[in-house]
Amino acid sequence: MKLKLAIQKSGRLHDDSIKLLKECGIDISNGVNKLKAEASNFPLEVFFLRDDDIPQYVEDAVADIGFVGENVVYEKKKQVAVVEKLGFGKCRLSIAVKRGEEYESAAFLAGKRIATSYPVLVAQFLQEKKIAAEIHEISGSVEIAPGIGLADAICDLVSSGSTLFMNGLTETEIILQSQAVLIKSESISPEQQVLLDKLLFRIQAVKKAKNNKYILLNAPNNKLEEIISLLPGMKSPTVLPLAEEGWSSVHSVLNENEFWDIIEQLKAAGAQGILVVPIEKMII
Ligand SMILES: Nc1ncnc2c1ncn2[C@@H]1O[C@H](COP(=O)(O)OP(=O)(O)OP(=O)(O)O)[C@@H](O)[C@H]1O
Ligand SMILES: O=P(O)(O)OC[C@H]1O[C@H](OP(=O)(O)OP(=O)(O)O)[C@H](O)[C@@H]1O
Ligand SMILES: [Mg+2]
Repeated sequence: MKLKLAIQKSGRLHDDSIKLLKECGIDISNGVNKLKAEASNFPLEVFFLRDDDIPQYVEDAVADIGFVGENVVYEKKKQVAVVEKLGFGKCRLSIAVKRGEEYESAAFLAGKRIATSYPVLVAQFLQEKKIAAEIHEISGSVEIAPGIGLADAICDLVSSGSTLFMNGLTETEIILQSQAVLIKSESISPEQQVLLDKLLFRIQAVKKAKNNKYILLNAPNNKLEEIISLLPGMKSPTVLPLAEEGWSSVHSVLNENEFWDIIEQLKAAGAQGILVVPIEKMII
């Protein structure tokens, strides 16, 4: 019994998908042009597909699970369950118009022509805003459309914004925030669910570790109480005596979001020799 996973064959999500499996301790041997690979140390079979096709394969249970962008999942509207955000492939689906256009609200789009590869999501957005506009579907190079007179606005994926900039466009409205997610088939068997739970346990440990750092510091004993009060830790910080009398070594785990604030407070409270170390896996 194996779990069948669909990932992108090549493109924006391919490398990060393979990397995540590796970080989960799963090795797949992939010949350059192979469309299928088996993990050597986990009951997993990997199919390499076009990302647009992944929701369909999972709906049909040809693949049990898939790694794919939320943008594709919600555009394709297939019967699949979104199980876990994967933390990579982060981008947004946005409306953009020519730089210099007066876009004050979505009402700008009324009666206009919008070029996009996401007709379903754009239609949904227009319906919510009660705006009538024409959707012109194209499969790629969407950003060129206003410049060649094909459309008045576009709706496409943006991350750094450099593609928009280079094409003289400006982002005016975000219609969806997206990242890669794990989707699963609705007809997954109980035995396969056991395997999926094992994989999810590993993915969550990898994700948590990425959001946290291990921190070690030296503290004078008379400041210990204050320093400890600043540190969350998984339970409470570890405190060990240093060889030098009157000093201790304090170990803890800090979340990325609060990291710099706490480091500043620790320094102000008298902490010295602060070391910050990445965590590989984190199991709570
Ligand atoms: N600029 C970006 N930054 C981050 N993530 C992105 C970016 N562009 C796209 N993505 C995410 O990566 C996914 C795959 O993008 P890519 O451009 O490789 O797709 P594609 O050209 O449709 O590939 P395929 O050949 O598999 O159909 C997108 O659906 C989206 O979720
Ligand atoms: O805001 P940016 O960082 O410029 O990224 C946005 C661009 O990235 C994606 O295309 P990609 O480069 O993956 O090429 P593709 O259109 O051939 O898939 C997307 O379709 C945008 O065109
Ligand atoms: Mg595609």
